Amino acid sequence: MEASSHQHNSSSTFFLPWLISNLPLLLLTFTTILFLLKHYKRPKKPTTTTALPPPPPGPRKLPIIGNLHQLALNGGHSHPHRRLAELARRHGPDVMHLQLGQLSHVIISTPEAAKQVMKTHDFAFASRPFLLAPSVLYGGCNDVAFAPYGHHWRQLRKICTLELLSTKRVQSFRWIRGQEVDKLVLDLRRASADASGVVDLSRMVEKLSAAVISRALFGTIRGLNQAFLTVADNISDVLSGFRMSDLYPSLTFLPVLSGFEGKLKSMREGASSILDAIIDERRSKRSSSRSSREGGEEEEEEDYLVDVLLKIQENPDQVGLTVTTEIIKAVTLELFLAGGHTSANLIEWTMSEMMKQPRVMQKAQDEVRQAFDEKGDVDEVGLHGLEYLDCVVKEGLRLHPPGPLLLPRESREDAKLCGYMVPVGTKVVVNAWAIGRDPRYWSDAEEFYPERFVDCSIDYKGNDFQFVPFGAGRRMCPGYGFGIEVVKLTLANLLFHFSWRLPGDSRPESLDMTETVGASIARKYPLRVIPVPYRP
Ligand code: HEM
Repeated sequence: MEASSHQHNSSSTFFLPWLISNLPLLLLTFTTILFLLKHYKRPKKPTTTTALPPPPPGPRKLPIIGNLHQLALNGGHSHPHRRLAELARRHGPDVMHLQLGQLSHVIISTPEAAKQVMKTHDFAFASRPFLLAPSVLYGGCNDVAFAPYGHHWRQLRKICTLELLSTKRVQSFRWIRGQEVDKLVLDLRRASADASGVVDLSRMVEKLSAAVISRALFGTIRGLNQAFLTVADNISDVLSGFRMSDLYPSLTFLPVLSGFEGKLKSMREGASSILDAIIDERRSKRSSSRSSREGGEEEEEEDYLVDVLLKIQENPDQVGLTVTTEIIKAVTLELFLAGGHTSANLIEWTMSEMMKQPRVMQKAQDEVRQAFDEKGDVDEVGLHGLEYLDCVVKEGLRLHPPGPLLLPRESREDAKLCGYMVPVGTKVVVNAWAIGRDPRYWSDAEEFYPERFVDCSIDYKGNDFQFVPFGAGRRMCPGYGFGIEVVKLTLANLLFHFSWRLPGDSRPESLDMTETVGASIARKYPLRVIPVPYRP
C-alpha cells in the first residue's frame, strides 16, 4: 500500500512539470486534430451520376472462345452482317458487346449509335485495328484503309481526297468510263444475237468495273492487267470476314501453322512484282515524255493515278510524307481492290432487284430513254438530271451495301456510347446493312422501293446516319464519287440499250438473291439474263 502511494506521488510529481513544459506542443497538436476533423471531407460514395457507365450488353460468353460460337452458328443465316443483326436484336439493339476470341468487340446497329461513333466521337474511333492480311499484303501500314490513325494515314488520306479521288480527277476519267461501257454494250449486243442470248451479267459487269479502275490507275499496260486481275481477285478474298489469326493475336504460330501467312506472303510477292513492272513502265513513259517536251516536241501524257503518286514522290516537299515505292504499290493495289468489286456488286444487285420488279425497271427505263432518245446514246453529263435513276441507285445501296460492316474501327481512348462504356482498344464494327433496314427509319424496310427517296434529302454522303453505305466521318470512303459515276453510267446504258428477260420460264419474283461472302457482298449465283436490244 505504502509502496503504491509512493509510486503515485512520484508519478504525479514527474507528470506535472512534464505537462507544463510540453503544454504549447500539446495545445498545438490538439488544435491541429480539431482543425483536421472539422475540415476533413469523407470521400463521397459514388453516386449514380459519377459512376462509370456500364459495359454494353451482350450474349453470355464461353471461356476461351467468348461469343465466337454465336457468330459461327448458322441459325439460317451464315453471313456475319445478318448474324450480327439477329444477335443485336436480342442482346444489344444499339450497342452490343461480343468477345470474339481474345478481342473485345462492340457492334453498332442503329443510326443513333452510328452517329455517336462516326460523328460525336469520330476522333476517338478514327483508328483501325491491326489485321494480319492487310499488314502482310501492304508491307506494314503502307496503305490508307487499314492504317492506324496517325501522321502517315492523315497525309495519305489527304493525297486521296485532294489528288487521286477529287471530283476533278474523277471527271478526268470520263473518257475511260465511256469507252469501257461502250465495250460492254457491244459485247451484250453480240451475245444477244447468239442462239440462247443468255449472258452472265455479273461476270461482264465485274470485268467492266475492274477495267475502269485499272485503266484509271495505270493506263493500259499490255498483258499485265489480266495477271494483276487474277492476283487481286485472290487477295480480295483473304481480306474478308473475321479471321482466327486476328481474333487470337497472341497465338502467332496459328497463321504460320495453318499456312495462311505463307499464302499471304506469296500473294504479296505476286502483286508486288506485277506492280514493280507497271511502275517501271510508267516511270520510263514519264521520263521519255519529259525529254520529248524538253526537245520541243509537244506530247501530252495522260495523268493516271500512279503518275500522280510518282509526281508526288519526285516532289516530296509537296506533302509531309516520303512517298516510297512501297507506299505507291500499297495504295494502288488497295484502290484497285476498293474500287473494283464494290461498284460491280452494286450494279449486279440493283439490276437483280429491277429484274424482280419489272415496274421499277420500266420506270427507270422510261426516264433514261426519254432523256437520251433523241441523242441515241447515253452520256455521263446528261445523267445528272435523272432523278429516278438516283433513287434506284440509293435503294440498291440501302438494301445491298457492298461493305455491309464497313471497315472495322478501333477506339483510341475510353468513350461513352449510348450510355455504355467502351474502353480504349475495343474493336468497333458498324453494321451498315442492319442500319439501312432499321424499321424505325424505313417503312417496309425489306422492300426495294426507290420512290422512298423521291423528294427526300437523305443521302449517302455521311450526314444521314440511317444510310451509311460509304461510312461517315474521318474514315468515310473517299472514292464514293468515283464508284457512283461508274454505277450510274453502267446502269443507264443497260437500261437504255436493252430490255431484259430472265431465261426460260423463270418468274421475276423467283429470282434467287442468295449472297456470297467476300470482301464485298456479291451474288452467290451469277445474274444470268437475256438482253433484248432496244434498237437494232
Ligand atoms: C460503290 C462503291 C464503293 C463502296 C460501296 C465503298 C464503300 C466503302 C466503305 C464502307 C468504306 C469504309 C468506311 C468506314 O470505315 O467508315 C470504304 C473505305 C474506303 N474506300 Fe470505298 N467504296 C466504294 C468505292 C470506292 C472506290 C471507287 C475507291 C477508290 C478508287 C474507294 C476507296 C476507299 C478507300 C481508300 C477507303 C479507306 C478510307 C480510310 O480508311 O480512310 N472506294 N469504302
